[in-house]
Amino acid sequence: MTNLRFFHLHSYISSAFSTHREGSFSGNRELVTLTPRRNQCWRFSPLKSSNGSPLAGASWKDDGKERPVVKGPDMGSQLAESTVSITVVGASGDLAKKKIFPALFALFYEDYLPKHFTVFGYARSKLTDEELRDTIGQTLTCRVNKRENCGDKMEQFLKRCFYHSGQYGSEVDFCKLDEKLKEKEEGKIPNRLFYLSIPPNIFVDVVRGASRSASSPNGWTRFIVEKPFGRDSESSSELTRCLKMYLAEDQIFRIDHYLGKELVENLSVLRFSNLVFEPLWSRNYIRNVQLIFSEDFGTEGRGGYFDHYGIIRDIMQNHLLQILALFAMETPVSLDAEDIRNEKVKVLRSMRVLKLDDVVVGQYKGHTKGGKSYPAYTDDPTVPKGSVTPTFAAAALFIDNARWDGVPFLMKAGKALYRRGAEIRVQFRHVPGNLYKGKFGTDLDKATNELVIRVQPDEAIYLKINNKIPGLGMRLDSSNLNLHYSERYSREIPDAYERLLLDAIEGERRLFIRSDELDAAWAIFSPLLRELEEKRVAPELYPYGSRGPVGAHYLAAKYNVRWGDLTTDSS
Ligand SMILES: NC(=O)C1=CN([C@@H]2O[C@H](COP(=O)(O)OP(=O)(O)OC[C@H]3O[C@@H](n4cnc5c(N)ncnc54)[C@H](OP(=O)(O)O)[C@@H]3O)[C@@H](O)[C@H]2O)C=CC1
Ligand SMILES: O=C1O[C@H](COP(=O)(O)O)[C@@H](O)[C@H](O)[C@H]1O
Repeated sequence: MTNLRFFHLHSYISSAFSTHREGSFSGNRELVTLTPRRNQCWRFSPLKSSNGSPLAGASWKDDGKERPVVKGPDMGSQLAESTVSITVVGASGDLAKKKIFPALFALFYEDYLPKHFTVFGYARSKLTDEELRDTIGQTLTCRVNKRENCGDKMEQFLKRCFYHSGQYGSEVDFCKLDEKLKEKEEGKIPNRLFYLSIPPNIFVDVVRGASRSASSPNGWTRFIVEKPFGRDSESSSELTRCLKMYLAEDQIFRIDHYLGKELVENLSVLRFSNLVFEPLWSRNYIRNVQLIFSEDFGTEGRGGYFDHYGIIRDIMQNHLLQILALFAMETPVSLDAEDIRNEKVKVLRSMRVLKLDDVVVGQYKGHTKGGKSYPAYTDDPTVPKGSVTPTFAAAALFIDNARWDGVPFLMKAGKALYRRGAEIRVQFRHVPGNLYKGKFGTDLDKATNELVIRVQPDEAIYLKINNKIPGLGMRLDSSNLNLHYSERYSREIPDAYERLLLDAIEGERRLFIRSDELDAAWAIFSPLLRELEEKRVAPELYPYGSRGPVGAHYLAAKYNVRWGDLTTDSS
């Protein structure tokens, strides 16, 4: 049954009732619950998959090629061109300005957006279309800002950007948005993407309002949801439950922008398309794996948000854990989103629940260097005095499965450290019966191979090997086989948000997080987070701009590990 047939059926039903989207599908049969009309613009919108097909139906992808001809009694015959309306909810906010609008513009600049598209900003702030355009124009921090014709393209892009001021919990306001969207969609098949760039306490209000009052009647409707997805297992399940009152799982695109980073995407390519890595990818050859995130700035401006979450929820439970899952998963059946996510969830479910003994927490304190003063975390006026929220954490995690049994996966994440970076370090075992043992001195760890995947900045993949120093003698050193992206590739690396926005528009879910992955991720961290809070565990203080708390070294040493980022390697 086509969507259009549902649509006409609806015209009849909706004359007496409004529909509430708690429907479910059984084969092609649709169940719809009817509730009295509360709002004029409510309308029948069957629970559809995010590509606009009924859930049990076949998937139709807007690939920009063939368009079906749609016929209907009140539409006449027309070429069913589609259009995409992208509504950035929270358009006045930091993320929207810093990342989302620049990413949309970069996609437009590179001709990746569909021929017909409109961008809407939605927030409570009273702005005109022109004011939104000015803001977008001024915050153009995207990678194309120095390229040819950037000004012209920007002008074309801005003409397609509009603003609608509304309350987040108001269905009437979303109804008005719907009217504006329709006007811009000009009768084409409307596909609608809502990006929730707002604080999490209003996610559900917005989803309720937008799904009921501004869903596409006959195209797809998708919602990108930003983290945090709850604070622990319970709140995350509750959020999922509430979202699923209004949306089908495949309409929800839970974003973890680290999955959109070039080198994170490349992890699977590296593993599964090169013979040399996969055979080594297990406890037999790998001694430990390190996932390291550091920033050289504090929570400046985001202290209020951050204090409620802390670094474990902000970085470890999502970004680093997602990388770990991709790193450690078995070969998926295919590159299909569900096959990949099935393998990731198996890894997460095989992981040991994290214990306090395997964690070190820290918080940065004020520091003066070269005559410049750097604030302590608690100097931020939005941070409660005496806060024990960690701005640094190190943890040892384990995957209790056949491939990874006993291999420590060490994570380390911190703000206000000495440098900004994110990397994966794989330390291999010692060479058994090494003929050259005598040449390495007593520290065999220094002579083991290490594979480094530098996610950012200055993307690179390099492998530390032992090599003979040229000459007549026999002296060895540790040198790098190096793939340095800026030297190898002339192409710029797209921002993670570009890739993820494009995927959401195309209905590609591979890089978004499924609800069972999320549940499994929280199950690893929730007991620890509760214990840290209940016991008010005092973080170890470290100076702003330092290498973090000494406790992180003791934790690593407990598992015979040395953090790889603290040794000097030149690549
Ligand atoms: N900023 C970043 O770098 C990152 C942010 N995120 C996540 O993205 C989302 C958006 O982040 P960000 O842009 O920093 O958020 P902001 O705090 O800037 O909020 C976005 C907009 O939401 C509205 N808003 C803010 N607070 C409230 C409130 N208490 N009640 C109702 N509306 C409110 C404001 O718009 P108005 O008043 O006009 O309605 C604001 O402009 C959050 O979920 C955040 O966790 C994720 C990764 C990085
Ligand atoms: O999700 C978040 O990520 C940023 C770091 O992202 P990056 O792409 O710049 O590495 C972090 O600053 C922020 O606290 C966190 O919420």
